[in-house]
Amino acid sequence: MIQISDLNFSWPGQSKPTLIIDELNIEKGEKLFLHGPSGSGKSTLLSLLAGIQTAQKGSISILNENLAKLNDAKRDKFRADHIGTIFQNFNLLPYLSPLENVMLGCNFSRRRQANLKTQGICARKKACILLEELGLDTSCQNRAVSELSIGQQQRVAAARAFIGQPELIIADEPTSALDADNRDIFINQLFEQAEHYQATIIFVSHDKSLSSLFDRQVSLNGINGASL
Ligand SMILES: Nc1ncnc2c1ncn2[C@@H]1O[C@H](COP(=O)(O)OP(=O)(O)OP(=O)(O)O)[C@@H](O)[C@H]1O
Repeated sequence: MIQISDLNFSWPGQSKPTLIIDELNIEKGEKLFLHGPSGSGKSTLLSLLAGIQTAQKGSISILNENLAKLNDAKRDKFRADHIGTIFQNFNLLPYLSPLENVMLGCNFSRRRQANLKTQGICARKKACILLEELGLDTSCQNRAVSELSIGQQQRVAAARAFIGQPELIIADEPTSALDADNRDIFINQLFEQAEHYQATIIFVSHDKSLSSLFDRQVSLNGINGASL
């Protein structure tokens, strides 16, 4: 599903590489836990996988597509079609309802819209179902996003990532604001969604106690350019 080889990435102006990865392969349906000290390059790796940044050297292939060979527009399309993202601050649009925020997940992807069509369901109905499955009470679905708790906003962000069945879900510290009980419930809900259609999950967290929940853990060491 994902092959990384000979990767070397430096942010502009930095004398040492931020990230060096000789080889990392991730299987379809795998749930990967990515950790490492602050500044070791976890978010940088996620932005490379999402095609937001491109490496100076080496390659990242997702679904047999070498991201470095795509131009910016094609990389944007690839991301919209195949990658759902959940960020620490969720990036929800405050002037849209939770339902509308979830539907946005497939607004920019004909492929994700077609996946819904194949299931015989419209985006609004699917957004409702996902929010319910992820534990957001129906009474909250049409309220202003700004009135939702952090945990509720997190469920909206997760539903937006999953709508239209993208093959890869990238989650950057999505549970850092939750207590232990809600954190475990949320991770189990993520896994249920992912297992439902064999999505691959890459999950970044500082909380190493979570690692045992995942199929595999990968650590970036963060010294003089994080390497594997
Ligand atoms: N946009 C940027 N421009 C320049 N340098 C950056 C940029 N983003 C990150 N860096 C640098 O890259 C290194 C890795 O940062 P990154 O955010 O990927 O680490 P991280 O492991 O996710 O950290 P944390 O756990 O604190 O979130 C840091 O030294 C950081 O200063």
